[in-house]
Amino acid sequence: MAAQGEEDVYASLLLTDTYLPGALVLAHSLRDAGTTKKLAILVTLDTVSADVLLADRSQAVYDYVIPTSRIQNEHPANLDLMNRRDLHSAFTKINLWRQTQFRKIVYMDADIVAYRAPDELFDLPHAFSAAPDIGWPDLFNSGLMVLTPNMGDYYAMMAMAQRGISFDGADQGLLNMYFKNNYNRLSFTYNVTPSAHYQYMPAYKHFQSSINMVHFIGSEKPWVQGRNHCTGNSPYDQMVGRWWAVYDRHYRKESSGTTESQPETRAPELVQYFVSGEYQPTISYVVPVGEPASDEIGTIYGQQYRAPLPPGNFDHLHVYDHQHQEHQHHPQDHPPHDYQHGHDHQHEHQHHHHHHEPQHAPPHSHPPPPHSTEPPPATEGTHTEARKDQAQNHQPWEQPQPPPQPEHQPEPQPQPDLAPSWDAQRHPPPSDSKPEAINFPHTHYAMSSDTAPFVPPERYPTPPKNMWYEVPKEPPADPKHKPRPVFPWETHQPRPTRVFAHREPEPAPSEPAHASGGPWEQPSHTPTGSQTQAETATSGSPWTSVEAPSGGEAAHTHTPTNSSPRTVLSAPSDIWSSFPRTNAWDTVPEINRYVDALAQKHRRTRSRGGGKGLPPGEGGGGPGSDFGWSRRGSRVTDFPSEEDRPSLPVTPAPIRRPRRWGAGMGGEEEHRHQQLLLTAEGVPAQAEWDPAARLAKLARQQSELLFQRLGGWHDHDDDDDDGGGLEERAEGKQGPREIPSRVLPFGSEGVWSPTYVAPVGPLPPVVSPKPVKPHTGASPVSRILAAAPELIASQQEVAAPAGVTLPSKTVAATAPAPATTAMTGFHAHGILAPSYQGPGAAFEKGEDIPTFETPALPTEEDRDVLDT
Ligand SMILES: O=c1ccn([C@@H]2O[C@H](COP(=O)(O)OP(=O)(O)O[C@H]3O[C@H](CO)[C@@H](O)[C@H](O)[C@H]3O)[C@@H](O)[C@H]2O)c(=O)[nH]1
Ligand SMILES: [Mn+2]
Repeated sequence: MAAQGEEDVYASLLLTDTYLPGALVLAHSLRDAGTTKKLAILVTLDTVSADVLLADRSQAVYDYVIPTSRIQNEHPANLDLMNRRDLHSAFTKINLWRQTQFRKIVYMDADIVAYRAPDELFDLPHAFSAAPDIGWPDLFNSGLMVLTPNMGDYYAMMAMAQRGISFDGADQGLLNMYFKNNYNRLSFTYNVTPSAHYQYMPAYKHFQSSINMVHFIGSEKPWVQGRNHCTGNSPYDQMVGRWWAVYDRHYRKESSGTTESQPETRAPELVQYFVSGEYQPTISYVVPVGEPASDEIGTIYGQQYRAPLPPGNFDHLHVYDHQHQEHQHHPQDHPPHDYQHGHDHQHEHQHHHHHHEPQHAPPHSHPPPPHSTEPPPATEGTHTEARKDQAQNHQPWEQPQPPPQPEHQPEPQPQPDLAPSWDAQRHPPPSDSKPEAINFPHTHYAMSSDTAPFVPPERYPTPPKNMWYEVPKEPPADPKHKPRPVFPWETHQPRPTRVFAHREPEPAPSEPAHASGGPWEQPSHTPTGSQTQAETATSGSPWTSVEAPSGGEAAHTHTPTNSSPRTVLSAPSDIWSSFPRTNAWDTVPEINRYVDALAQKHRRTRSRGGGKGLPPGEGGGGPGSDFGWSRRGSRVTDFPSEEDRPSLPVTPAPIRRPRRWGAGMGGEEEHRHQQLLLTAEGVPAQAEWDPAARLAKLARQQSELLFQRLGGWHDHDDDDDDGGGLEERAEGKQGPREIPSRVLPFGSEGVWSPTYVAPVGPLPPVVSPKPVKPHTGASPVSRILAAAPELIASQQEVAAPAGVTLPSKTVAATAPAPATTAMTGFHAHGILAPSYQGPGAAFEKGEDIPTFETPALPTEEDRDVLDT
């Protein structure tokens, strides 16, 4: 091992030509800052061209140009993690530790510009120092390192490099893995790494003056972005400006007069070549005054030549391509501003090989193709007094010895600053072109400077008052004037098969309804055209009008339209006799036989289990005990046995089955329950059963349910309801019911249009367009009802408890609301709910009628109606 050197040196690294501007600006920035240390640069000879190596020779920017071997990462996958494949040879930094001829090295990336010369770093006692990385501050950034060369570290790190041990695939990952936390952490001010996207503005403002070095990490180096990229005043722009200040101090393309004073200096041209937007060949064709226009005179670097022009050194550039692909390339194949710097190596490989003799042509001198109509490349307008007539191939050097064509003939490159057209398919926009958005129409909106607080106007426009649907006062004279059918079922509606018995219509009121004491007393209905079979109910039909007078206010919710074929309108005095009495399956012999057999079996069962009492509430008090009817005859729809039907099927009585009567009850258990029920106390014997009375009770139940739905009693002890509660209530055994006067149900308050006039005539119900179940003959229900005239009277009593405003109140006198409602559904708010009319036998054994069994919660169908 060589003896440890004594010298301190700033060192940088040049792996490619493309970082030449950075390396030179760094050196100049240190020199300009007055460093007393020497400068060295490690250069990989296989990837840096000789021209670049010698580029700064005239100025001797670097004291030592140290050829070094390139250390390439053979496992560069991790480089993709930071999208920096171009750093495949960053391991070359390890060679710094081999430079044992130096005592200390302050290494700096070529993309660093020094604000001042940090010579004090050489005085650090630590073997290794670095500043935090901005992306992961626990790490150090390897762009600035104060290191002590030694072969031990070198070999150790080489071993890692050969195995590709680096979490980022490059040197920073390797060095951080090697040194871990064993480094002296320098102040961030020695390696300020700005981000174009994020600035810690307060810190920047605070520490701005103490910045020592700025490091332009990432792909976008200042010389890649170009001079005009960052001209703002952000911290990043300011830092980039510092880089450009150094660059301009040494390499800016001055006006032609200035460069003419330094004709021997070729370095600026070469440096400019690698700086975006800086390279503009100065060669132009001038025709001195008095000379014939055909005489071609070339001017380069301020000197005039008769053609052929001398070559420029930049014709020899070797630009290393990390994939080792070599392309014959002239620098001018791309205009300077188009030059892609080393960061885009994957896409753009500029490997220049000069296969032609330098004297053939200047770099810019590829003649345009014959078809070209572009003017010749001419720059420096003051020099361009005449243009070469290129269509005639007057270039002198073309005649004796045509310049060799490159392997890929470049397309004519329009000079962006001269050519009026720009081929956007092939070239980037001219660097000095104006943004197109400048032509956009623009509107200027000024922020209001009015400081007066907002004062609302005295009044806003009155909303229109006629936004009501006016119910037609008169039905269309011609029934054919019915609305055009909208829904399919309107055109395919079956004929109504079920109507209520006729009732003597009262004379239609000649006065508006409210003139005779309230529209709820004499609701006027307007039948619409489809009611061809409609009977009119002129008063008291609960399904046509709901009134709930409260404080003298009438609340109505009329739904006056009806496009359904259902006609459930009349409220005759003998309503029961008009019902269809049978169900479709009543005449099916198979069913009847089955039911007969079932009934026989049940009778036997009951006779066996009879006599054993069970107190109510212990199974005997279930809903079934109220309806301990046995099946009569063979009709399925006869009143079912208790195990079949704990509640009467035709009514939505609020009687719930005990929970233990779940559908999943097994046959054995069911049988046991049946026995218990049959022997329960209070269950009338079959002989004692009075169907009419039972039906009356059923009606009361229905009435109460309706009442509850309108906000009446809330029975919270459903489970304990032994079925007698209704009767008790009706008879006042639980004391007088305090019915609080309450607000009207939602939707029923004051919804009258100001222009409302109670319609004349019957108000048709709203019914859902379901298929109507056909009925034939008379059902047992109707027969029973017919034999029970007192039903209606009792119905009146329970339908409207004292003080309770119920829709049924006004109708009780004539209409047996519960039974009707049971068939037509609730109409709690004056709107008829659709009755159950769907196909299928809802009363079959095992089936539930959930709509009616759990009145605590309205079904969706109910809610539809209630919310209407
Ligand atoms: O094509 C290239 C690429 C890199 N270099 C040299 O290698 C250095 C590192 O590359 P650079 O582009 O500066 O990397 P950064 O964008 O700064 O990326 C970070 O990650 C790199 C890989 O770990 C580290 O080398 C850097 O110090 C660190 O700042 C450059 O400064 C040059 O000195 C070249 O000469 N030519
Ligand atoms: Mn860097």
